[in-house]
Amino acid sequence: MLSVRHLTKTYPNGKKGLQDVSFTAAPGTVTAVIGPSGAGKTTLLRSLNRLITPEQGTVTLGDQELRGADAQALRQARRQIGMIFQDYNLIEPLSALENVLQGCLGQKRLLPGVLGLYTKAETSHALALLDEVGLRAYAAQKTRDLSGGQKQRVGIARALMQDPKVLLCDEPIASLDPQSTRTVMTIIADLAKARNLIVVMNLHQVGIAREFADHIVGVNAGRIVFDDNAAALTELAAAAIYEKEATALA
Ligand SMILES: Nc1ncnc2c1ncn2[C@@H]1O[C@H](COP(=O)(O)OP(=O)(O)OP(=O)(O)O)[C@@H](O)[C@H]1O
Repeated sequence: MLSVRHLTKTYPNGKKGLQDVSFTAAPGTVTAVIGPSGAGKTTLLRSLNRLITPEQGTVTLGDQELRGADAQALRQARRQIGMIFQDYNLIEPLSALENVLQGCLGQKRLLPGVLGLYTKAETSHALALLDEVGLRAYAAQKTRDLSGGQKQRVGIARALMQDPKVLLCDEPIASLDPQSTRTVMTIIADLAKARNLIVVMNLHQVGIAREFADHIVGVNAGRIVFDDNAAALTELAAAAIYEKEATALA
């Protein structure tokens, strides 16, 4: 279980990114974080692997608390947390396979990692992951020549290379067309179930969140304003999450 309790983040300029945010995300489920622009979705996601350090609260994965963890404990915890990004963060001149192999760099000794020397076991693991996301035939292709949806699938395979317990997805479909969006969301939702992964993703599309997520957290002005099963997100409830933006801006 990933458990977030009373997280509060204030930026140096005094802006409140998060205010007393609490929720839990369970293994085998997809939690979508939705809310208007500036609501705090990115701040929340980045607080989960401490790319951002909130000044108060706890983030607990299993029996490890991350917000106050020392450097070594944080390094160990981060090995269990994979991440995928809106703009994929791939190394474009490298092949799909080489990009996926990058996912095990955190576990390798420095020299073989720097030299790009991978074991047979690592290479076959990476190929199996490309197969899992439907890209086995593209293993040797440079990622710059892949479509957006294919790039994101390489990003997913790279994240899985570290055998994570948690997959954090920062706007994973924001750059994709509708068809690739459905492919990528189906892969992520299926992986969550098949691998018992805790998936937390920021999304802008409410319809996609309702269709593919199990659990929805609505954020507005740094606070949780909705926390329930996806089926409970009626149009009225969704409008309320976003409506506050209009009120706040008025
Ligand atoms: N580095 C920063 N310094 C100061 N304020 C920040 C910083 N990053 C974010 N903020 C502020 O914190 C609040 C939450 O921002 P955040 O980026 O988490 O929102 P978001 O929901 O991800 O928005 P979007 O959907 O537009 O990406 C906003 O008011 C934003 O202006």
